[in-house]
Amino acid sequence: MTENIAPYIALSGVRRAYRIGGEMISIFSGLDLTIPQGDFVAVMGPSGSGKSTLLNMLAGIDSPDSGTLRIGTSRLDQMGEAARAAWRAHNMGIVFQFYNLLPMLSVAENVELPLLLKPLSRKERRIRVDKVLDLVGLAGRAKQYPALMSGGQQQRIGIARAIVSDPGLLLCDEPTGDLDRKSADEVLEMLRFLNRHLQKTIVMVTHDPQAALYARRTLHLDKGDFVEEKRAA
Ligand SMILES: Nc1ncnc2c1ncn2[C@@H]1O[C@H](COP(=O)(O)OP(=O)(O)OP(=O)(O)O)[C@@H](O)[C@H]1O
Repeated sequence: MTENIAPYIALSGVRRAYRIGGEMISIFSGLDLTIPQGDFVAVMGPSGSGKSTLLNMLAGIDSPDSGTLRIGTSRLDQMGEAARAAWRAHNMGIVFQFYNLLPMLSVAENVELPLLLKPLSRKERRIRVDKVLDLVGLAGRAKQYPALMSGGQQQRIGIARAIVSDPGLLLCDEPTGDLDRKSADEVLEMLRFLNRHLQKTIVMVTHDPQAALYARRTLHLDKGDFVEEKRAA
């Protein structure tokens, strides 16, 4: 149960508009949303409904025009770009649809990247990388190169990189959009494990209703608001 836990993410009256072809198009005109710590939320909705915009605001890549956006004790809407980047590096991991791995780096080097921003010794970094590779079932693959691995394995490298700094929040942008059903289910099982056993709060944008079933609840975004909310059994 997560309902009784204080909200970890809170958006209130969030407005965001983009200038498209000389015209301001409103994506959100007063969006309210709360997500408790430890929740696993799937965000669905038609193309153009604002799913990526929402995820980018949560990631501190984009910023609301007005309204409040709080994650933990931090007011992201009041931070400048540099502060948001620093906040992001310490508090969240991002899993991308197309993995965003660097092909010239080994599996271990890809996973290690976020740790290079931290005051850790080589040995400490190595211990953390080995631990997360073990967690995602890729122990023994550390020295290989991602391009030679399957999509499912590459996404598990992406997940290992997202959690290597031990962030409380994971943002996943279509994490199974490029995978076959079996690999997708393995990746989703892993996200469920991270949520249930390592208490990661997860927000996952997906077009796949099967993927959404792994979440604790599904939010349907349409015309700038959440039109339906379902709790998984
Ligand atoms: N940086 C930007 N500049 C201008 N318009 C933008 C920008 N980002 C998004 N938009 C517009 O905002 C609307 C919402 O886009 P968004 O990418 O958030 O939708 P989405 O629900 O994620 O769509 P999809 O499922 O196709 O990825 C779209 O009309 C898009 O063209």
